[in-house]
Formats: sequence, C-alpha cells, structure tokens
Amino acid sequence: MASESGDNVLVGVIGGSGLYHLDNLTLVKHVNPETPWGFPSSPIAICALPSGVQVAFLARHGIGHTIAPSAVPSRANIAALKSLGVRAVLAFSAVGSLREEIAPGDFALPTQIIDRTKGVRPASFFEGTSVVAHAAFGDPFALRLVRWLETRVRRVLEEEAAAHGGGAGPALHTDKCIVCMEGPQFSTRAESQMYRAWGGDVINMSVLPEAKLAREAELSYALIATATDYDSWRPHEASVTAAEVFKTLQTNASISRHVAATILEEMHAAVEDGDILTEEAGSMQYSIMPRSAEQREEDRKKLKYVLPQYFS
Ligand SMILES: CSC[C@H]1O[C@H](OP(=O)(O)O)[C@H](O)[C@@H]1O
Ligand SMILES: Nc1ncnc2[nH]cnc12
Repeated sequence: MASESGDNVLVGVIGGSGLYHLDNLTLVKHVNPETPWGFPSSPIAICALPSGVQVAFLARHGIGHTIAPSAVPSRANIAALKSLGVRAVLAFSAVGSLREEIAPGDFALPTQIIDRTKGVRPASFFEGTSVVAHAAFGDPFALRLVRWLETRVRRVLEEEAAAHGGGAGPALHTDKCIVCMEGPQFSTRAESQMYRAWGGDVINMSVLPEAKLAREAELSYALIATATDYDSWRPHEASVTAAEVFKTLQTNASISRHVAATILEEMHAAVEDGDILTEEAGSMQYSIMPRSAEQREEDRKKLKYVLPQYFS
C-alpha cells in the first residue's frame, strides 16, 4: 500500500500511561492525518532510528494524557497508522496484576483477552456502514510477533537487571490473559477476584478496541504489558489506587523505552523482509460479507482508507 506520508514507516508504536515519547530517536516530523474516523489521540511522531529507519510513535492518551481510556479515538489511531504504511504495531500498556507471581515492575506478553468493556467504545471500522464484516479474533494478538518479541524483551530485561547490580530484575511472563475493563474507576474486590477465577492474569482499560481494530485493518498487533499494581484482589492488602500505579509507572516506562530502542531496528527489518511479522495481511479477505447492491459508495470510500485492497 502506498503510504500517505510517502515514507517507509512499517512499524508503529503506541505508548500508554507514562510512555509519551521514545528514546534514541531523532524526530523527523509530526503528522496529524484526518481519517474518516477523525484525528488520532495526538499528532504522530515520525522518528528516525540511528540507522535512519523510520518508525511512528503515537501517545494513546495524548501527549499531556488528556484522553480517558473510554474516549481514546482508537479507530482514528489505527487508521492513521495504517495510512502511514505501518504494518505491525507494538503497543505498551500499564496493567494491574491479577496473579501473585506477576509483581509490579514485571512485564507480560498476553496472548488472550477477556472483554469487559461496556459497548460505549466504537469497536469496528464497519460500524455504522452498509458493509458487514466479522474478523477472526480467536487469537487476538499476532502470535508470530508475540513469539518474536519474547526472546528479545527477555534479553532487554536481563540487561536491565545486570545494569542495576545483577539482582533478579523485572521478569517476563508469557502466554497471559488480559482483562480489558471499561473504567475509569478501578475494579471492586469482587470483580478483581472474579477476573482471577475466569483466568485473567493482568488487567487494563486500553487493549480493546485497539486490538480488534488492528485486526480489522490487517495490522500485526502485540501488547507489552507492564505491571504497576496488584489490582484489588488481595484480601489483606489495600486495593489499587492511582498513587500506587504512579509508583512504578516511570520505571516501567523507562524500561519500555529501552525495549523499544533495542528491538525497533530489527523489528522493522523483520517486517520489511516479508511475512514473518505480517501474518495478518490478507486476513480480512473472507471476513467481509460479499458485496451487495445495498453497499453505499460513501461507505466503501471510507473503508478504502484502512482496507484499500478490498474497497478500491
Ligand atoms: C493510569 S492507571 C489506568 C490506565 O493505565 C493504563 O493505560 P495504558 O493502557 O494506556 O497504559 C490502563 O489501561 C488505564 O487506561
Ligand atoms: N489495576 C488496574 N486496573 C485497570 N487498569 C490498570 N492499569 C494499571 N493498573 C490497572
């Protein structure tokens, strides 16, 4: 797909709470594409890695963290990244831990999601159009990208531990299930315990509809979850507060920047090389219901923005 920017920006990074910029990058320019679903959360920073390779960085809640989780314009965010030519998205998120072994400061790579959003977030590019599509979402993250990330993120966490005296350092937890709640209030103790009983391992307010929209846009999407707290399930401990989250947010963000600075070059190369990290390309081919006479031309035009190969 020819990108709107004309640049070869294949990798997009979405920063969550505490992560409003990346390290070791030279800002090339800011772009703020108006998509058929409005403007992204903030202007997108197109940044050059030391090799000159460019990546796109978007702050999910805006640079000044002014957008609440339920109000994040996820359709515009994903559509804007796609319009720049992005094919794989690395998203970061601050999460609560629902498991004793996932300590604040640890990192997790989820492979499953439980949806506890309340239907107030627009969750499909097809919503409100005359085109019906049912994307496959059994594996909500791009598994090849997740597996690719495992070894690389683990290595960075080991480097972090070595640089800070060789102690245990943050652990990486793989194959975890993330609960996405509506918020903005945190969970009750009863809810937190229920999520554990359901098999949830970590919890946030942001992975949906972001992951669904990435799938609809045929972008490979993975989430690096960074634990900040133990949510509200521990019977004899205080339940989570924003103050508790803030305690680990900066350290987690700084390690997240180290992860990004270490892997982005290689990730760009892997995406460019072909199908290793672009497994979602073509995945919507059989998800869109066959064209009928009732499909409105204006809707096809809108959908062309994210899926040009099906709506030319
Ligand atoms: C600041 S606590 C709750 C807030 O933090 C997470 O944001 P993000 O996923 O963007 O890092 C969580 O999802 C909530 O939105
Ligand atoms: N306990 C929690 N619940 C939901 N989102 C979070 N983000 C960070 N901690 C969280």
